[in-house]
Amino acid sequence: MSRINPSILAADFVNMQRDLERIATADYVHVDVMDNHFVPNLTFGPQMVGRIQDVSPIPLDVHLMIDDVDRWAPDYARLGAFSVTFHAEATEHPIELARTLRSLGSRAGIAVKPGTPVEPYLDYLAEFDQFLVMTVEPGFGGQSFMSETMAKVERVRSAVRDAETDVWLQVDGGIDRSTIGIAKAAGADTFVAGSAVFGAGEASENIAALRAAAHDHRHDV
Ligand SMILES: O=C(CO)[C@H](O)[C@H](O)COP(=O)(O)O
Ligand SMILES: [Fe+2]
Repeated sequence: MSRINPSILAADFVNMQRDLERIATADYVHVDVMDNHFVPNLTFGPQMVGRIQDVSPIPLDVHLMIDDVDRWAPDYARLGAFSVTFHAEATEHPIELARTLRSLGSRAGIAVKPGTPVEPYLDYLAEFDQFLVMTVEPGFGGQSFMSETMAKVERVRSAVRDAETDVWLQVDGGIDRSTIGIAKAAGADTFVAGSAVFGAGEASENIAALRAAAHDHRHDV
């Protein structure tokens, strides 16, 4: 099973509804919220994400790259996001926050930057619905895939298998037709792609090509 989640960080922000319709064949729309504090870039907040929720043909996979996540993350669950992922580096209470998000009807995701170890969270996997291993430093689209993060993907995959729990393993950053197979082989099942979907060519064809590249991989299950 491979999920393809286009990142609207690479969409045209003044033609957002049009670009959301262009990715209707994808699984979830990945919505990057940045506050210019947690990362050195700024996108949008709950008002814009609420409108995206209103018009999107597919459910929202919100990726919060913000401080004060205990304060803000519940608002994204309340507006109806399918999934809300916060960074482990942004909270001292990840389990409590995940429980709050679930109680509000959203899936709860935890994300780690490339330099953040995954081990502290592996004993609590059942508290989360998604584990996001960043494959670039968060903040900007169009960066190169960091293959050294694959060791962490393998570690999370193995812990998910041992725990016999159904946690989706997401990768985000530099995913394209060549790197998707590497991430899949390491154990990822949910793939965020911005430039590779909204860059050259038709978005729907790019989504189909990413699906094919993930399934072509010889370690596919
Ligand atoms: O979280 C992100 C950046 O922090 C984006 O989701 C990610 O970078 C997608 O863009 P691309 O596929 O172009 O790398
Ligand atoms: Fe993201």
